[in-house]
Amino acid sequence: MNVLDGAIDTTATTMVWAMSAIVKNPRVMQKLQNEIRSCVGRKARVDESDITKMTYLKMVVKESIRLYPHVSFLIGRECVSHCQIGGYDILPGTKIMINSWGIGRDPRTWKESPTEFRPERFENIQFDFGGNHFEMIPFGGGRRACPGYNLAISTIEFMIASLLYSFNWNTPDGAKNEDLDMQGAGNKSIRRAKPLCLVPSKYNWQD
Ligand code: HEM
Repeated sequence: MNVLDGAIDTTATTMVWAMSAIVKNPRVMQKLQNEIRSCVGRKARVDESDITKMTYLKMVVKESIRLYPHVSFLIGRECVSHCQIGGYDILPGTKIMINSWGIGRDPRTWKESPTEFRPERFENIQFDFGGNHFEMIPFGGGRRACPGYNLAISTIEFMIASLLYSFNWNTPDGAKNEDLDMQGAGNKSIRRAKPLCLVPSKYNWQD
């Protein structure tokens, strides 16, 4: 039950944030759709094997999770032996909360416009979600890191590729995509404050 709980809501919410970020940034959406449609070619659906060729898609997913990690505070830790972090003495028994949201937006690490959605920043950064790159740790790290991160990332990449291959997406009622509200709600886990409502229009791959 815990695995189901930890797997479904996290993946769905991360997916909603990723679609929000993509639609709000038409330049990114266009570039991503060009990549997806050229990798998939002329057929009705995306195959899993197409995803390996989509380098920009992987950057978009990383950038979206950097800015909008669903789990903003990791599972709390208790310090077992005296250590120093950033000049602070941490005594045994101290409860530690790790702010994954803040780490992903830290201007000391993410020097170029840290709060902007710019997937291209990952062109020059070696990064995977395994918990060994502490510049961002949306799946945690160490022994209690998320064991489902590979499944989560493959699911999200596949869903985004499929949604953007088959449809073009816009905000409803003629509103500008750029004006999409990105307000979050929650503290330990963050979801959209307002539900995401988008209008799909079918892309005809046979044209
Ligand atoms: C985007 C989707 C997901 C996100 C953002 C996410 C995030 C996390 C985070 C932050 C933790 C705590 C890590 C730590 O404190 O160091 C965690 C733990 C966990 N996750 Fe995920 N997760 C996702 C998907 C999944 C999936 C798909 C599964 C299973 C199929 C899963 C199973 C678990 C389990 C069992 C734990 C507890 C591990 C432990 O306490 O030893 N998660 N996840």
